Amino acid sequence: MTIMLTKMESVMQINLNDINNDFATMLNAYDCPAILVTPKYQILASNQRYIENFGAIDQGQPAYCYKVSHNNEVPCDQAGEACPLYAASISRRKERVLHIHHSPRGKEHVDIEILPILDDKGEIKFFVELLKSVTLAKPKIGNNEMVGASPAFNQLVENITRVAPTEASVLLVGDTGTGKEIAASAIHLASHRKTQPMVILECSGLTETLFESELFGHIKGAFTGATYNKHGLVEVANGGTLFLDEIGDVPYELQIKLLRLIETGTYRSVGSRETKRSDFRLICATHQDIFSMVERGEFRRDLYYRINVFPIHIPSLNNRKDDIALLTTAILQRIDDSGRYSVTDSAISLLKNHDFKGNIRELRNILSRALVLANTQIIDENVIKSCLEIDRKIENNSKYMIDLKSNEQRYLQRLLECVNGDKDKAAALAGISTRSLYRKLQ
Ligand SMILES: Nc1ncnc2c1ncn2[C@@H]1O[C@H](COP(=O)(O)OP(=O)(O)OP(=O)(O)O)[C@@H](O)[C@H]1O
Repeated sequence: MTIMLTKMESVMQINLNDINNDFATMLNAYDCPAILVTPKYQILASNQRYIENFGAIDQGQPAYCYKVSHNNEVPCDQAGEACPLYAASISRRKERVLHIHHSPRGKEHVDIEILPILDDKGEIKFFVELLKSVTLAKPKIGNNEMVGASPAFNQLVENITRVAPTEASVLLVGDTGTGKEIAASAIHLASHRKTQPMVILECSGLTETLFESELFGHIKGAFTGATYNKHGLVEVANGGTLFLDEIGDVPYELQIKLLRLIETGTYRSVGSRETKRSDFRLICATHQDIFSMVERGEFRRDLYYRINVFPIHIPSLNNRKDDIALLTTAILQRIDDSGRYSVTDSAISLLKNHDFKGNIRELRNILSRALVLANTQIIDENVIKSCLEIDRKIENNSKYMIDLKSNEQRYLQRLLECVNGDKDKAAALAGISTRSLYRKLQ
């Protein structure tokens, strides 16, 4: 085979087609698009799946992977991008990377695996490149997928693509509004559990009873108000995915119950003695630094290691500002699918200079507001300025409110000190009822 392959390179222009047919047959053994590439980036053959997905490669002249897939004039590594072929030629092992490719469907994320083929002297003769289209994200406007094309977003998609088909528990860490829930859905939809439900439990603000009855269900009569048997979310998630949002907000004393569930896959409905079993894949999300919470004794270490099998950081919008134009168009289309509205370049520049504390959700709110404030179908710099101005006013007001509240607390504490803690007296002096004083002190 070695001789033939070496010979093929030198005689490629003469009888390329015949030899390529042999390789194409070999590549057809792969159940995904596959091509054979030389160390000089030339594509020698492609399989039927490749032709169906990306179109036939013109055999009339040499075709290079960087030109065919990226429309680049130079190899990716020379264009400042990660090149799996280059990486595999250095490591001499299988390499995997996520790339954005041109395809008949437009730009799309492609999960690329490249395997070097060595000759009997150990030199790399060829690479087999496997190309799997990633459907969970889009580098162009899509309907409900995650949208983005920035390096930080591509890294996120790569992590999701890797972990989704496994059973590993995932911990999504990111600030509010960065897209943790949409990432959890993407993992679920790219997993083999996608035909089963993904069940979401928002863990913030749940009391012990509510947390248990939501998660494990309850039987009739288990507590006051339990007038019927209720299935818990864990039961509904059987076969699918359980997504626990804001896991850092689960009170310490409840964490042990969660740990038991994760460790054994078993639980009991509130008020029931029957032990039930559920097979679910766990995804958790948080905006908090859970490791620091463990160090401070606020989060159980054993639970932390159970949920943190594969952590994924969700980048903030400020760290993926290159995506703002794409996200703006995609979100506008999702808010108003008539396609009437367009955004000017200067409006996009203004958005790019904004400090997005609320991330993509904040961008969405700004755009919803823009549709209300725009007098025409063009969203320009002035409309965006007015939208941002509303936020600034609210922010200033809320700062004032926070000051007022803490001033009130300070005033009431001083008053209580003056009357030696007598709440009735303090309330009378403040001109409020004793009940109101208690409420304000909570
Ligand atoms: N990559 C993305 N492409 C398009 N829309 C996105 C993307 N990421 C997030 N969004 C949109 O931004 C909004 C916030 O996303 P999501 O609710 O997933 O964030 P979150 O991190 O879970 O927020 P929170 O921490 O407040 O629960 C949603 O409307 C979501 O559809």
